[in-house]
Amino acid sequence: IMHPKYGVDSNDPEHLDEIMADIDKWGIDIFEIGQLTNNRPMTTVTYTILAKRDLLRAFNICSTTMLNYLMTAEDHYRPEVPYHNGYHAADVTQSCHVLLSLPALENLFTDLEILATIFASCIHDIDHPGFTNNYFITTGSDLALMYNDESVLENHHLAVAFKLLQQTDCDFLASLPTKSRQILRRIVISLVLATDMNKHMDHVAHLKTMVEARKLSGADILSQENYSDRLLILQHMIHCADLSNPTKPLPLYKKWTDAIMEEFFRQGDAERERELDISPMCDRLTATVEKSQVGFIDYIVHPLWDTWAELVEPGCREIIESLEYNRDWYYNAVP
Ligand SMILES: COc1ccc(/C=N/OC[C@H](O)CN2C[C@@H](C)O[C@@H](C)C2)cc1OC1CCCC1
Ligand SMILES: [Mg+2]
Ligand SMILES: [Zn+2]
Repeated sequence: IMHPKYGVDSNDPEHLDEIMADIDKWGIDIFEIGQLTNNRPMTTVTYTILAKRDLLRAFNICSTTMLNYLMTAEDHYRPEVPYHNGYHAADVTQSCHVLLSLPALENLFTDLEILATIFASCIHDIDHPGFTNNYFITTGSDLALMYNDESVLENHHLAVAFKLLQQTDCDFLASLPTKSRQILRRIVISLVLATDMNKHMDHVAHLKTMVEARKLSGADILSQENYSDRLLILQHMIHCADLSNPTKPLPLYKKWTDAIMEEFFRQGDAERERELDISPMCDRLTATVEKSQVGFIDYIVHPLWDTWAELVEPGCREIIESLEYNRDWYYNAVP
């Protein structure tokens, strides 16, 4: 069967063609892709990337099964959640796709590692309820009970994503040899667990150590055959993509900020309602949006991207410049 060019139908195919021409570029408008595909940005972006990278052919993946899985997975993102929905999943997937193509990373990863990274990205927040790990832990939720308070949401995203493979005509990995399936599953698990913000400081420290060690040994940082270093780089990559909003063109970044703040404020509303302490930045009555973004960039996003930039230099220069421009814009917007 022939499928539509990007895997989904569009109300304006010519316009979609124009936008999707930028699929390899930082700053493509994910919101516009969603509007042109009846809210299917994740399926559209992921299918296009897999097809363009020839991964469907490389692993003999049937397009129909791939699209069945992607549509079902996208249906398991919650549209009522302001930020952690299918648009964010599409954004992280497309961002990883661009980072995977950085010149410094050329010929470093196997096709299986690339497939795993794109799969991990598109499902990394699946069925996100719009509240943080901390909320589920402090409210003694079943989810926290299930995962013993450890990376509660990230474990849930993984369990849901892999469970969906058992649905009829959704197992796009059926054609992979067992060994490949096991390797892919291991990589996907470690990448989604790496998106737990609580692991942030360890990641940055671990990658810094690796970059320093490589510099000292004089070896070219990115010519390693060793699997654990390649996995470390992919973990850092998906974490960078997950926290890439402040590095995107300002109009897009501001939309992401509005979305995350509404999600945080709804959590704050629930905490106020339940007479719990309201989490930081979650109180819509006292929030300082601009100041929070400056802090987020200075303490989390910039250090993370600086470490990444050192690894892949000079491939990240424009991204860092965009981040610094945006930081100054928010700094000057502080009332
Ligand atoms: C565009 O702005 C953002 C885009 C993504 C995110 C992603 N957040 O991570 C998802 C979870 O909630 C993890 N939280 C854990 C908590 C301890 O710390 C929070 C900073 C994260 C946050 C953004 O801004 C936030 C931070 C400063 C103002 C609101
Ligand atoms: Mg997440
Ligand atoms: Zn995410």
